[in-house]
Parts: sequence; structure tokens; C-alpha cells
Amino acid sequence: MTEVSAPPVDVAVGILVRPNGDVLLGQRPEGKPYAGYWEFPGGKVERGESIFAALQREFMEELGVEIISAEAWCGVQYQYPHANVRLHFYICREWRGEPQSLEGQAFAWQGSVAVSPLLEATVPLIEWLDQVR
Ligand SMILES: Nc1nc2c([nH]c(=O)n2[C@@H]2O[C@H](COP(=O)(O)OP(=O)(O)OP(=O)(O)O)[C@@H](O)[C@H]2O)c(=O)[nH]1
Repeated sequence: MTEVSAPPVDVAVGILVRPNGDVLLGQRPEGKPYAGYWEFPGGKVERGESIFAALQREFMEELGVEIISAEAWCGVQYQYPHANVRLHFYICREWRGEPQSLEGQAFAWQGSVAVSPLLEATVPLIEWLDQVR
């Protein structure tokens, strides 16, 4: 029998960029795969939802932040042992509200990103970030 791998799960990910170039990262809470790892906020796109709508929903749920506008930046597909993901990274410079830890997660504004460990699929993005700061 041929083994068929699961189709990728779409994930909307947002990089909030402050005027000084700092970006916001969050730490995955207990109970999720890769708990303790750092990532850019976001989450899975639900059935029938656009990627931008998923981005807005996840930021409101996780951080109480309203995304006003965001620009699609790049896509990364990655196979983890637990999931095959297709990450849609957006750059966001316009939002309303100060991030709050609504799901108990830590978060940090970073100039040169020093938090670790980062989710594996997110590591290459850190170098590319210099293009958008
Ligand atoms: N938000 C986010 N997810 C990432 C990044 N990099 C990366 O590999 N992922 C992967 O994308 C997936 C996101 O799923 P999630 O579990 O956080 O999403 P969710 O909040 O909708 O999940 P849940 O409702 O099942 O708890 C995970 O498999 C995670 O490992 C990143 O920078 N940010």
C-alpha cells in the first residue's frame, strides 16, 4: 500500500513590527506540542476562513490585538513529526491595542531576536526579517 502523507494544515502567522523595528514573539503555552518554544503569534486557519480573517481572529483571541492591515510576506511548508504545516507569514505595522497575555503565554518584543528555542520552521525567517525592518 502506498503511504499518503496528510495534506498540509494552513497556519496564519503575524509579525507585528514596531516603528523602531522590534517584532513580537510569543512562547507556546503548556499543553501544546512544542510547549516553551517561541513563535510569531498565529494559529490554524479554520474551514471556510480566509487567511487574513484567521490572522485577525488569532490575534484577538491570543493577544486582544485588532489587526488593521497586514501584508502577505512569505510562505513556508514544514513537516513536523506531529503535523505538516503551511505557514503564511504576514507583516503587520497597523494594529489597535497593546498585546495582553490572554492565554497565559509569555511574549516579548525583540530587536535582534534573542529568545530561544524557536520553532524549527520559523528559524530561517529571523534572518530574512532584516529586509522588512
Ligand atoms: N503561530 C505559529 N505557528 C507556527 C510557527 N512556526 C511553526 O512551525 N508553527 C506551527 O504551526 C502550527 C500552529 O498551530 P497552533 O497549534 O499554534 O494553532 P492553534 O492555536 O490554531 O491550535 P489549536 O487550536 O489546535 O490549539 C503548529 O504546528 C506550529 O508548530 C510560528 O512562527 N507561529
